[in-house]
Amino acid sequence: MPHFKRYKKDVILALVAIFVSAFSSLYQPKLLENIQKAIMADNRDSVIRDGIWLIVLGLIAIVAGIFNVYFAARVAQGVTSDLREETYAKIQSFSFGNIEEFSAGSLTTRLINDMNQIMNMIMQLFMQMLRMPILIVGSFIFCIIIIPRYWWATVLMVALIMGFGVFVLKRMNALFGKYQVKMDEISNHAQETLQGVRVVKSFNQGPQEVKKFNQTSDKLNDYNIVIGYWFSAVMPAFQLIAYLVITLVVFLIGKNIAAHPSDVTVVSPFVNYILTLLWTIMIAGMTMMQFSRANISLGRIKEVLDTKPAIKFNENASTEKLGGSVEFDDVTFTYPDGDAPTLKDISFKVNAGEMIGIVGATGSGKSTLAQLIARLYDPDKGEVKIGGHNLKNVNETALRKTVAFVLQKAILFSGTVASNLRQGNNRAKLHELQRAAGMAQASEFIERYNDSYDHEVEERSANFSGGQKQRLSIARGLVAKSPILILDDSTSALDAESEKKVQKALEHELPDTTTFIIAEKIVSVKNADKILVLDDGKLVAEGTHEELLKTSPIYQEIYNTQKPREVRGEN
Ligand SMILES: Nc1ncnc2c1ncn2[C@@H]1O[C@H](COP(=O)(O)OP(=O)(O)OP(=O)(O)O)[C@@H](O)[C@H]1O
Repeated sequence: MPHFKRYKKDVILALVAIFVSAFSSLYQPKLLENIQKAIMADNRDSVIRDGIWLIVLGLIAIVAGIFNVYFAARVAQGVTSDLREETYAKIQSFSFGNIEEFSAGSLTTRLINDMNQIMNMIMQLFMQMLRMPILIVGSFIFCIIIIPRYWWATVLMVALIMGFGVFVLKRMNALFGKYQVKMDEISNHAQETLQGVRVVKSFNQGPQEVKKFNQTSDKLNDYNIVIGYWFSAVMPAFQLIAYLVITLVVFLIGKNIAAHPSDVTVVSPFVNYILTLLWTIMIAGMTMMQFSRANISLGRIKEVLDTKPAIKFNENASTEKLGGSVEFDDVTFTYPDGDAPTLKDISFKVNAGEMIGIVGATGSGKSTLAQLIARLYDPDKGEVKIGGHNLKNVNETALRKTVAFVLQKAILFSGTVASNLRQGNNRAKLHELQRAAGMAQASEFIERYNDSYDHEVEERSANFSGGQKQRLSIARGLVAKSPILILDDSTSALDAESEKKVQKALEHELPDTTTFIIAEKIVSVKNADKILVLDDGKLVAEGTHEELLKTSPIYQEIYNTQKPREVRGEN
């Protein structure tokens, strides 16, 4: 209801148009009866007068119908567009955990398919649904007024049609629910395999994926066919009931015509009203089916809108940047769908401006720890503090200004190189982009393009290599000029020479930035002020490279498994 408020004027006009068109349609057969009676009574004036009224009413019904569609469409499009935007904004407020729970595919289906269902429902609501009660009740009353003796025939028809209709609707409802779940599955599958099309192709998984897709698609088809069966049965069954009733009434009128000769004038309007009743009930039934389908969609949208973001920021806190120090105080964290904690009792302190390396075996929790600094998740226990503030009490804008996160997987968006770099800071000037790109070793390839920073980034950044994407992604992090910079294995696709240059630039040009470097290779963190060593979610050692070589067996093990020449930075 609140969504309709903005469109109050259109709603009222659509309703007025509905009433006008419904009442004018409804009164036409009654006028026809009057005309027939006037013909039998040889009353020429009445025939002409009612004939003109019949034409006028017909025209009014048409014009009102056109206005009705126009205003109904305005309401339906407007409300759906607002709802879609609200839902998208809500999804943007979700934490990682929230999105993982729904799945990206399901959220996409909700934003597109479910929204379409809702739009159709609103359209039908203002075109059909409100017209139905008027036409059903009106033609029912006229059927009885015209020939009261056979009132039971009308009641019988309505009872049979309604009974059958409810029976079918109940079965369809269950099917629509299952249909929607399969639709989510198909959308998830298509999204995943198309995004990962290179993997699918290189491992020759195409036929396998086609088979999986076909299975889901066939199931969807099965549901559609059953829904189609019901649809195909409903129409003829309803028509059969109506024509049997008409035949019965005409038969009874014919049988008693000698006693009631004027009954001959009611046959045509009676058939008219019965057919209006039949069609209206049928359309109402179909609209109800669409409604029950849309109702499921509405439920799925409501589920998104009612979901509370798992992470809530303090809107009243200052939006100014926080300091650069970072502290973990006895932090334990479990992923929403995880059984055991991924990080266990982690405590450490980092001063502003320090360079921190994080090393550990794969799966030891390095990225998870970094995600907690950016508050992509909240710990189960303990506190994460930045600039002395517990992250649970800070403002989101302040935190985003403070922490720049270069993710392990470099993701760019369609647009230009400049628009991607400016995601770090919307107001960054060209020279700032150039400086960041220089540090990230990205300028050389950007400047080779004729349109340099205006070079287009295609969808899913297909026109950039892995290494180029990583460099752009690092540059985007640097454009933000945040007090804290996290590089999560962000130089893995860079050659040794470029990686060294990036590190030198970070060391010399960002002396006041607290930099976290997560790396597989020890050479990448050798010069850090402090290195944190993770093992199976625990912080097992911390210190400089030299200290750790002396004190930490795990660090020594990692060191020894990597080629000594490479570790020492000799090429
Ligand atoms: N979104 C998630 N949901 C559930 N479990 C997760 C999720 N992300 C990571 N994990 C699990 O948490 C553990 C730590 O993962 P994390 O990515 O932090 O490791 P990592 O040390 O960064 O590894 P790598 O060096 O391979 O990137 C792994 O066992 C992983 O399976």
